Amino acid sequence: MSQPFGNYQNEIYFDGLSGVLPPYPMVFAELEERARAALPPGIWSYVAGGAGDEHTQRANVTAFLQHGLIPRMFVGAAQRDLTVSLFGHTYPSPLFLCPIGVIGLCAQDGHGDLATARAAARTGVPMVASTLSVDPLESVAGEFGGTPGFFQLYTPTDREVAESLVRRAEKAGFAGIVVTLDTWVTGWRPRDLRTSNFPQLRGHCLVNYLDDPVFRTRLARPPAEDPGGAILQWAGMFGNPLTWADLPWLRSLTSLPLLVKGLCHPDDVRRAADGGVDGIYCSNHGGRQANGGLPALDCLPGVVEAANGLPVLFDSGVRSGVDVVKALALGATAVGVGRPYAYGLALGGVDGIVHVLRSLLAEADLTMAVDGYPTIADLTPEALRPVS
Ligand SMILES: Cc1cc2nc3c(=O)[nH]c(=O)nc-3n(C[C@H](O)[C@H](O)[C@H](O)COP(=O)(O)O)c2cc1C
Ligand SMILES: CCCCCCC(=O)C(=O)O
Repeated sequence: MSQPFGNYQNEIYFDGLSGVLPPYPMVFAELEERARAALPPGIWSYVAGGAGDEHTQRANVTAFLQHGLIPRMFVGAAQRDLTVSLFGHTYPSPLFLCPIGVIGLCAQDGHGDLATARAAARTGVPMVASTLSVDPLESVAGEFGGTPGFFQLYTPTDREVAESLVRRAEKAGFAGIVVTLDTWVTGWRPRDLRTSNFPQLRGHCLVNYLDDPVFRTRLARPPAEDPGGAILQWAGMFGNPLTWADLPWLRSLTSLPLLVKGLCHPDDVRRAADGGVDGIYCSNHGGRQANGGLPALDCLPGVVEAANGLPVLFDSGVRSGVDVVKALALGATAVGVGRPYAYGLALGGVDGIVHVLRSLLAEADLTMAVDGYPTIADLTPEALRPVS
């Protein structure tokens, strides 16, 4: 049995919470509003924003409202089990922390990557660490404790640099490699064009390249002497429009579990599975890359069916514990939290992330208790009906 996550409500009632502002669970709108006040405007708008007029981003959230859970009685769901096994490791819950490229900058001390890894260690919720971090991947992995995380690869066009990043992630102890496929070029993001601070934000998150021994051989002068030249070199190799012809090479890069992020079409899932990936990550990047698409949740059942038993990670639009339960019922193996934890970090550092995660888990656990679905295996599509 997993930890009784629902007990978080007793801690809040009877012991109170210290170090977290405000010390009660927030619905997403309040969390976002408070983070807006806490973060520098350019960072807030970068995190909060998405592609085009952001209707896909909003639809990711409202898609969850189209499904209603049906409560079941006489189940006796006094004990719940939310544990999940992923690639040989048992995690206490089905949550994970999505890769967020500028998470470092959301912390008041500028070390949000380390803070996220520490929150992962405290909660048992694994972190998928972005290539685009402020803190080096080795330091991030050094904070995982007993909660092994995953390394998210933005694949540079220079294959030797890509290989070097993967080798370093293996050596650092990451549990798997997540290759993001939907962001080799930035989508049309009007908020970022308006603030025009995206290149500058990104420039703070290049440590994994600038420190990389192979990347450094590509530079005429070290980054400390010629930072502009190093960034230009990085920009020249960042966006790799991978094709199916690259999948065998990606697969050959590592014997760690390999996952591909951004898959929404069942045909792509089947082809990736045939190409030897170990897991599918269904996501539309939180609506940040292409506007006008289906909500990611609507793609999930088709992806799960096509994955044919491979683990399916899901993100995009998860804002509550109830959303977590619904994504599990639609077949997700694990459910990713994106913007909510960035806001928790902005408000309360490690404690803020822990508070957001524990609130989501308490709500998920208590929903499963009240509605009579004591285990994740009990959560099937039959637990849901369309809301009319
Ligand atoms: C500020 C920000 C930066 C992100 N950076 C990355 C990244 O570096 N790599 C990646 O694969 N996804 C990145 N994502 C996408 C997330 O991993 C995830 O797919 C998305 O946030 C889920 O949607 P949600 O935030 O609406 O829950 C980023 C998302 C945000 C909000
Ligand atoms: C050129 C693309 C950089 C993307 C940086 C991080 C990210 O994924 C995001 O959504 O923002």
